[in-house]
Amino acid sequence: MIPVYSVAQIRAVEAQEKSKRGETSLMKQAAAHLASTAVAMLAEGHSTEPAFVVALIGPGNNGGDGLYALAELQQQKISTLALQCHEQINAEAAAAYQAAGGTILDLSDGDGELANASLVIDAIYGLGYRAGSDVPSVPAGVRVLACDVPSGLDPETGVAQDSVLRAERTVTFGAMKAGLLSVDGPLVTGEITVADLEFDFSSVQPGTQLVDEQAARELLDQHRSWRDAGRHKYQRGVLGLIAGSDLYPGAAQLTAKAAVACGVGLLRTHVPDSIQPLMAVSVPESVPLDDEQIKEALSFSRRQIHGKSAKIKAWAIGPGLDGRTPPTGAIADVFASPQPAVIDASGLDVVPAGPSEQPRVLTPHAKELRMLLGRAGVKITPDELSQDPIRWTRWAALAYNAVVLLKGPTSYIVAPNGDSLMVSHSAPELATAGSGDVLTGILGYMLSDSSLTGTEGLRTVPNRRMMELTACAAYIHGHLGRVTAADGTVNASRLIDNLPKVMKQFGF
Ligand SMILES: NC(=O)C1=CN([C@@H]2O[C@H](COP(=O)(O)OP(=O)(O)OC[C@H]3O[C@@H](n4cnc5c(N)ncnc54)[C@H](O)[C@@H]3O)[C@@H](O)[C@H]2O)[C@@H](O)CC1
Ligand SMILES: Nc1ncnc2c1ncn2[C@@H]1O[C@H](COP(=O)(O)OP(=O)(O)O)[C@@H](O)[C@H]1O
Repeated sequence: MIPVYSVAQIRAVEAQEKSKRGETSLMKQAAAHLASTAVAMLAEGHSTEPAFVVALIGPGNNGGDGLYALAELQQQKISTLALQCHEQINAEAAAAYQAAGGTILDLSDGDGELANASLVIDAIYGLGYRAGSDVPSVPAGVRVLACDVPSGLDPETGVAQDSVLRAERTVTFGAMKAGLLSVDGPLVTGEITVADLEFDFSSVQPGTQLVDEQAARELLDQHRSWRDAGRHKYQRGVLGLIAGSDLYPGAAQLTAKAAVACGVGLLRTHVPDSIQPLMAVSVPESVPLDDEQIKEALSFSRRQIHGKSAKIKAWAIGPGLDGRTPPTGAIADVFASPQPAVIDASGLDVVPAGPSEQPRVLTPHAKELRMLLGRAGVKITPDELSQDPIRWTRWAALAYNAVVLLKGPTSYIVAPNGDSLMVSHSAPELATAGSGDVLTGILGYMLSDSSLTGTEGLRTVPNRRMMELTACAAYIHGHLGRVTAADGTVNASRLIDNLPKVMKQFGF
């Protein structure tokens, strides 16, 4: 997992490091990482033309990094040019670049050269950016490598101004900054590399942790137990799905299909009688579940929870439920059960707040999170939520005593004790109707798989494990979005078609 820090935390550690190692030596170290990424990008370009790297240089240390990086490229016989975007630039770095044979021009004199560049290094603003004057633009199609932070992106909030310089890659120094991962960050940074400057963060608690592919794989490996891997379908995992309505028959089918595509042992579906025939045809693997059977399964599970044969291992509640209809007695009983559950969509209208025996994941998008908070007596505006999403997700996690996954371009996953994880840079194409239902199917499947939850013989799933499995499901969902977008437009059914292949890639 990659720790994520605030600008203030990074500034504090940077100040200590500067006093120990000197500002110029840090800048040169940062520049070496920047230059080696530039060289790697040029090598990927397969151009037959000689390489030509142009850097846009700002007034602070970000510009200094850019100049030292150009000096390194000059030494490697790569032709370069620095374009000065402000009256002042770092004098020592400028002298070092010129000593290496480099040329510095005012932006207004040299901007015509941007179109000839094989690569542009954006070294205008980094950590010191504040929203304000426009950022110079780069001709369409020219590749951009951002130094530390794309210029025009707030490194703390992730809010970008319209003229932000969108990058193909960002090399960020010392630590991952929150703003690279939030709000507009994922749309403008491209691929991020954290360059290790050997900073000592030992006395600083990260705000949150980013789950990337390696972390998702490690978490899954850590939680997987060969002992509980199912030998028959009941052991493999039985998921109870409570979903669907005359108004929204599709959501129940999408969630059911996603769980089946993941390889669930058995899917039991509680849907209105009117859509049961549809379900039988579209998801023939599913077995109907009525109110009586839910009650029977719950009482059986309570008696057997320490044994090997709880009838339903986990629940997925909410996709396509008619929010106008009050919950039936059976659903209320499920909420009172000790089996893990994922609760989405209209299930969020009825999930009880306060302490509960059931380990739960709530999966709201922003509007649903505000509704959940409102039900708990906390009224916030959309702006307040977007300014500090983790804070408000924490409120909900505490109020509902549940893991809360706030869905969006960046997903935040928070446990009731306030611990948090995040998943970023998934795929904007996931913003399509029904993709949330697919996520509910994936997570429902994972919670029903006792080789992951460890519920065979255990009474409950700890919140930490619920949070980590939820982050893995969100990561896999994002990856599924990327895989699906790679060869066509994205819709929920195409996501489901690709699920078996993607789940296999993650060891299922
Ligand atoms: N944080 C670290 O540990 C390290 C930081 N280094 C570099 O230092 C950078 C931070 O340096 P600085 O603090 O000098 O900050 P920046 O280089 O980001 O820029 C600050 C300057 O830009 C001006 N400015 C900011 N936004 C503006 C706007 N919208 N319009 C006009 N002017 C604007 C400010 O007035 C100030 O003069 C980092 O981003 C990174 O590139 C590296 O050299 C080494 C390690
Ligand atoms: N811009 C985006 N980039 C990446 N993922 C997104 C983006 N917008 C939405 N998502 C993801 O798509 C899914 C949408 O879920 P949801 O809002 O419940 O939609 P629906 O109810 O239509 O299925 C969530 O997993 C969310 O994280």
